[in-house]
Amino acid sequence: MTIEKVTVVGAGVMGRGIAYVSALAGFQTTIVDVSEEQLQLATKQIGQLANKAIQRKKIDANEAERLLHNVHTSMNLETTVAETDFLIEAVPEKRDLKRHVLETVDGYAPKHIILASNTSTISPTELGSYTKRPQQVAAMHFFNPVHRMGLVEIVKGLETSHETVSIIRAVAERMGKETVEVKEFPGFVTSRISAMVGNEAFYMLQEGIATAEDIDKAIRLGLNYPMGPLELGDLVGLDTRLNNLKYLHETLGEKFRPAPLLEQYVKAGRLGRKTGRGVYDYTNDGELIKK
Ligand SMILES: NC(=O)c1ccc[n+]([C@@H]2O[C@H](COP(=O)([O-])OP(=O)(O)OC[C@H]3O[C@@H](n4cnc5c(N)ncnc54)[C@H](O)[C@@H]3O)[C@@H](O)[C@H]2O)c1
Repeated sequence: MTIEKVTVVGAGVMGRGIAYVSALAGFQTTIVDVSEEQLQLATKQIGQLANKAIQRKKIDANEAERLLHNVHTSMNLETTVAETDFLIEAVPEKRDLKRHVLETVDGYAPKHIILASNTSTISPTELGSYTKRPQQVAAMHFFNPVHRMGLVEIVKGLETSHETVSIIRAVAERMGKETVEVKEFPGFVTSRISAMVGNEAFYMLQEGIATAEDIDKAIRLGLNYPMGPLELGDLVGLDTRLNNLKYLHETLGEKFRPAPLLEQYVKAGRLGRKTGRGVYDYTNDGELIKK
């Protein structure tokens, strides 16, 4: 099957990164969101990523122009999906919301469409059950920031066909990503580990064991992680991190109970880089300044 038209549903942290790598790979890429503002921000950020890629000599001006030409936006999921070969769902990690999106897509999409979800934790079998074509549904889990991270985790649901997995692998490879295939289990491989480490760091912060800076420094330099767990949480989005933990707590038990301090930050609207403040403050031109 030839994939030409890709739709990314959700223009947030992940959706815009996925749309960037998709357009760069030469797919006609439409981003759909319910918020006009998010679509505008996504278009702006994709332009900035393209400019940075030119400066770093990763692409030339012609490639950047082609890339930007391949990006489209829409607020109408029904009409967009009717013309789509491959859909990547990247709306917030809430079951009801994903269900609503997948049911809508199922009602309007052509027969051959592949439905990939960027879910970090939710069962692709369950996501497939929201449609009448579960054999064409799987998780396609990208990492943040999408343009820099080299992996896509592919998770098959009970009914997902081999053909669907091969198509997802081929699309991921065309986007320049390596893939791993993971058995369905809450949190797959990466989200389970990342949520556990991030949550533990929040408990440490809450217990006053060290400052946020020192927790991050210890993990970076002592354990050789490229980023500390608290700065990573701010990059991922603390609301996203909390949603993942709530799901893992529900499915895998007590060891994933979200740290109360994390819940408090989310209640306060301190969601990380995307709101200008999380564990750290980014309001000063994106620079990391003290908590
Ligand atoms: N943030 C990360 O680091 C990360 C990493 C891997 C996977 N994920 C997963 O990716 C998904 C998206 O996460 P995110 O961090 O990009 O979220 P986000 O909150 O940054 O963005 C979500 C976007 O979806 C839009 N949206 C909400 N309802 C919608 C609807 N009905 N139709 C269309 N758009 C809608 C919102 O307006 C928003 O722009 C989640 O499932 C998350 O678990 C996130």
